[in-house]
Amino acid sequence: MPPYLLAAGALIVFLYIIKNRRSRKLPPSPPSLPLIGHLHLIGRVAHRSLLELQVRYGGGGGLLFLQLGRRPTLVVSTAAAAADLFKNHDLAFASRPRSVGGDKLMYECSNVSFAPYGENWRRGKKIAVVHLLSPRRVESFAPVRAAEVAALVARTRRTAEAGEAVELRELLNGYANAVATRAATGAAGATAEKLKELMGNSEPEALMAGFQPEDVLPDAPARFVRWVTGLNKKLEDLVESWDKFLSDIVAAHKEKGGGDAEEDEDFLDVLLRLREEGADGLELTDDRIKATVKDMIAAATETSSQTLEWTMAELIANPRVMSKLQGEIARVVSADQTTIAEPDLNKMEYLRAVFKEVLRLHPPAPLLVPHESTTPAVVQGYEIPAKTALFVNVWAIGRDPAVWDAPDEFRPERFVGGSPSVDFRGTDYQLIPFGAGRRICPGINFALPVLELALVSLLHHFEWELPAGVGKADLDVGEAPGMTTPRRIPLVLVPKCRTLVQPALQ
Ligand code: HEM
Repeated sequence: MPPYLLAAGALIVFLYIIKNRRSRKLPPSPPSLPLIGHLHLIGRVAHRSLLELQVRYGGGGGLLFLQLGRRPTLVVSTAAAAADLFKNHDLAFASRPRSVGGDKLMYECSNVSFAPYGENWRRGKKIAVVHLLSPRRVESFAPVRAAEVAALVARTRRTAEAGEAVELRELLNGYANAVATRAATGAAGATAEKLKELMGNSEPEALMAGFQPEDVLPDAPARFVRWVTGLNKKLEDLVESWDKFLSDIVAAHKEKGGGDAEEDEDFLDVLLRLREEGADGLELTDDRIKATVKDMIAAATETSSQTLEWTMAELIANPRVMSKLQGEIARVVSADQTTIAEPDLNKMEYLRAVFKEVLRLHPPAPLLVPHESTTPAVVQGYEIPAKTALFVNVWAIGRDPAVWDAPDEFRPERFVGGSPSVDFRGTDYQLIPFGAGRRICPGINFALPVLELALVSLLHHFEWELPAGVGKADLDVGEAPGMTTPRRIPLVLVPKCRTLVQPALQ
């Protein structure tokens, strides 16, 4: 084709795109640059940058429209805008943007978290809700939680007796990971250690978080950049190690065969049994089973351990809240009691309020997991095109001054009393650390006893202090960048034994 025809064709396409963009009514947007759009405006901690942009450029409707490289993106930053979105447009935005990392690390996105909206996601999610994370199944893992919390207390006691300080992140991550791993695969000992090593590898975060070559470049040059920078190789290596690990566990489960009583099954047993039974129309291939198991472990570990780390930091920074919570625990658990009975957790109203307040201020997924629209939608009168990514800034929503009194203060009392009190299960849009609507987290019932049992045990058995020379002012450190938001600097505290007895290790 002659070059002048090519040039004319390109010009027509360009003018068409410009015309379409101009004629469409989009939400407010900051000035942008060619090619990268607004990418340069996003700092290392994305949810903070997005709130700053909202304050500076967004209108009163809590919406902002950004062009992040090639990706049109809608950002929702207020409780009112989130309520409108989840009540009226949930279906339109129920998909996920595809990513190279998600495709490779999660077997073509055949896990629940990254699956595009459609029949496979619907059936996979149903399996998660009905078979893996139902209240009855969660209850069946009580012995796993009891054993792992006993190990957590034993580890802490050794540190306390040696008069040493402990890095909470490592301790809590080990605990959360052990519970998730045992529930998902039954693995303990060496297998669990290997899994911890794979999880501890920070590469998946680095390879999937932040902006990727595909965000700016068309597919072919993006692949070239991945190849030249070694990103591809790192990703392939990681995929291979994970796959070998998961394949070995699946093989071991197949060899063992089914036949466990249902209450003794781990997730992998359940998935293999459902395959035998012809589960709900979803073809449970080995890859899908591996993706599901990996999804559950990944979704359960960082979220829970980060929440616990932030909780301990807030309690140390707020001694009034710490002593009130210790008082509540002392009223329910007698001083010589070695283990905490899970039903007793339901008697601790303030405990639940503390976790709500921590998740309001420090949601582990501050922008949820990105959604994507599958159809055009008119939101607050703005015309949002199909294939627009959606970030719901739950970190900003938790601090929205229109709905929260003194939003930056750590005050669990705001959740005590009140009828009905604000909950985090996806219907009170000012508090949605687990998301809302179709994509809401199915793991809330799994997460709560894991969090509550650990915190109550750590406060029942130990007093906690800052190491010598560290002041409360040093606790305010902000978040590290990434898809989840651990503290930028790990929390280090000194435990002192309050009880002499050691809970039985199982
Ligand atoms: C403190 C603990 C947790 C928090 C704060 C949390 C938060 C979230 C959030 C924000 C999402 C995304 C919602 C959205 O995109 O709209 C999500 C999705 C998900 N979570 Fe959790 N989560 C936690 C624990 C767990 C646990 C323990 C499990 C499983 C054992 C789990 C499994 C999942 C799955 C499978 C999804 C994907 C749902 C979908 O795409 O439909 N999560 N979680």
